[in-house]
Amino acid sequence: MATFIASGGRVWRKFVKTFPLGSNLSLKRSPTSALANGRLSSTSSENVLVSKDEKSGIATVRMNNPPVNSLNTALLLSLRSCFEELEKDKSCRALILTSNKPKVFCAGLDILELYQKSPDYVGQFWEKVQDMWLSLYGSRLVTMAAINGHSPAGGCLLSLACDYRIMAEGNFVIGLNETQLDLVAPFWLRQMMVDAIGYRQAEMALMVGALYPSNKALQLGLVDKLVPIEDVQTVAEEEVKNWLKIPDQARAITKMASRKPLLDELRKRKQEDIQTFRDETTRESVQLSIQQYLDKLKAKK
Ligand SMILES: CCCCC/C=C\CCCC/C=C/C(=O)SCCNC(=O)CCNC(=O)[C@H](O)C(C)(C)COP(=O)(O)OP(=O)(O)OC[C@H]1O[C@@H](n2cnc3c(N)ncnc32)[C@H](O)[C@@H]1OP(=O)(O)O
Repeated sequence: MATFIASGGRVWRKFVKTFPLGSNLSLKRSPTSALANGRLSSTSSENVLVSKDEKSGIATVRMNNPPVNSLNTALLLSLRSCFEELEKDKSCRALILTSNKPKVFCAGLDILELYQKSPDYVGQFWEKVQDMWLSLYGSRLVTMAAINGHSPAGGCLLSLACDYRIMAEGNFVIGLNETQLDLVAPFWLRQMMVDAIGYRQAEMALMVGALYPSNKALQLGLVDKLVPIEDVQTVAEEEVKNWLKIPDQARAITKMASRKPLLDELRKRKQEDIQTFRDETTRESVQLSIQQYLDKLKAKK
């Protein structure tokens, strides 16, 4: 269903569309955004909320998968569908990725998707991670991560796939802590880390599974800007507008020129990467580590 809503001088396109596994993509107003002046509607089952300002062509994509936006199958499918829809939309020029629940941007992969599942299940799950990443990292749009909270592991993966990262100041962490769960970040994720912070720092960070507080992440270049949490969205919108002063075509071609080798490498090695993930995550010792990690998370309370 697609309707157009005119409000406050801006035209809002609103549609609710059902994606596989019952996840929804809807274009709607964000409550805190300066771009937001459309009508708000919401249902609790929607795991991705999207608002798009037709005039500027800036879309805000809010992950809405309580309690911590962990990347389960449904959220991965919704994110991919959403990125692909926006990619096809000729009037869309930029995408801001953020969390609908401040304080946690994304807790990474849903660990339960990796625990006590069959090799086929985890293989299919991993392919969804790969496909979501291919659509975000390979996007022609300006992509901005508005990291309004913790961003470990898969949250860091999402952030790294964007063109620019703005993070909330304060006691929030970001990084690739895979080794702490006895997991090994795949080559394309490791490469993004190297590209962001350089070989030596990435090598150390990956080996010890480091999670950095936001000020250290800024120092390392893992994020590009720190702002108070309440300003993350507004600053992201301002930053996007600066980026949009550059002609889209030249910017997008330049981006593709630098990202194509890694995109092509994963496309070429997709099945091998899936096989490795299947073998690694279903290994008994890894399952035990995941179980212990889950227990640790629960015991935190
Ligand atoms: C070449 C070899 C290739 C092999 C490939 C192998 C692996 C590839 C790795 C791929 C890359 C990505 C990996 C991942 O993303 S693994 C996930 C890692 N994530 C984390 O370590 C984060 C864990 N969570 C936290 O640290 C915290 O929850 C927080 C995000 C800091 C938020 O803290 P807080 O607001 O205090 O919330 P709670 O801790 O109380 O959590 C609320 C409930 O949510 C559950 N939870 C949290 N995170 C996850 C998760 N990632 N998956 C599933 N569930 C999660 C938590 O247990 C609480 O549940 P409860 O209410 O039922 O107790």
